Amino acid sequence: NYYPWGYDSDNGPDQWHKNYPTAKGRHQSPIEINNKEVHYDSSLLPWFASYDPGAAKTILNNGKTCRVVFDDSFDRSVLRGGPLPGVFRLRQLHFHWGSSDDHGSEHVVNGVRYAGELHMLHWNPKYSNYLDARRRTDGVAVLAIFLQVGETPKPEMKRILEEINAIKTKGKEAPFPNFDPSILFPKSHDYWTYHGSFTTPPCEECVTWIILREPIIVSSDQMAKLRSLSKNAENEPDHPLVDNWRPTQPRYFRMVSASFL
Ligand SMILES: Clc1ccc(Cc2nnn[n-]2)cc1
Ligand SMILES: [Zn+2]
Repeated sequence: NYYPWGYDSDNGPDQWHKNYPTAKGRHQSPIEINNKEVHYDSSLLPWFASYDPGAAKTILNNGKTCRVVFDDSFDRSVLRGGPLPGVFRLRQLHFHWGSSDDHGSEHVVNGVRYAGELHMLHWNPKYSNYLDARRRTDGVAVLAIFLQVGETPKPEMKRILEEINAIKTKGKEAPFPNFDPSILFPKSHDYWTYHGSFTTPPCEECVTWIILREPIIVSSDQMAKLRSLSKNAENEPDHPLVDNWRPTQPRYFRMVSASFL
């Protein structure tokens, strides 16, 4: 009897491996990033995003996160440089967040959990499509940006959070035209990179992670807005969509490289 994975005690991260054995692999994400284990790599190139605002299509509540999807039918919005072997197409962005401001990110930096984490998911067009790319170790690149609660929130977050009212419950979708997600980038492009996986089932180990060192500032009200989403559909009992983050996984024999000293 099929029981969908989730983040609750009976279907959460500790159970995923029963239906998705890769979840117990040696290259899982997220991980802890600790300065003493990071290796500065002077050969790492800067990364560049060339996003077309016209590629933005819709914003959606899929019951597990708030996701914005983009037209990825050609090299329209791409990420390149950094650790990447070529251009990767932007397919969607989504968030992970907690039930309160003191946790919610997936990656943890020197013991610090942020209130949330924004993921911009890209795939390698050398493969015929996204599903094929997910089966390849160099198939996917996720640019991750930490969300930190502060007094002077980044105004560019407003657009996404204003749309939340239109997608309160699972399955709700709204048009989301003319949006260039690079406006969400922090000043510094400094990053860590390592090889890992999707942080949700099937947890394929196909992700080159590019994690920005500088968080973006959001307000506590904006985080509350994300927490006002529901994981249930409109006509079902209300369950707040919160704590959609996977705990950190063993790093095993993986190197985390830094683009900065
Ligand atoms: Cl929409 C969506 C897609 C993927 C994930 C899980 C994930 N894997 N890598 N980054 N996020 C969560 C929500
Ligand atoms: Zn994610």
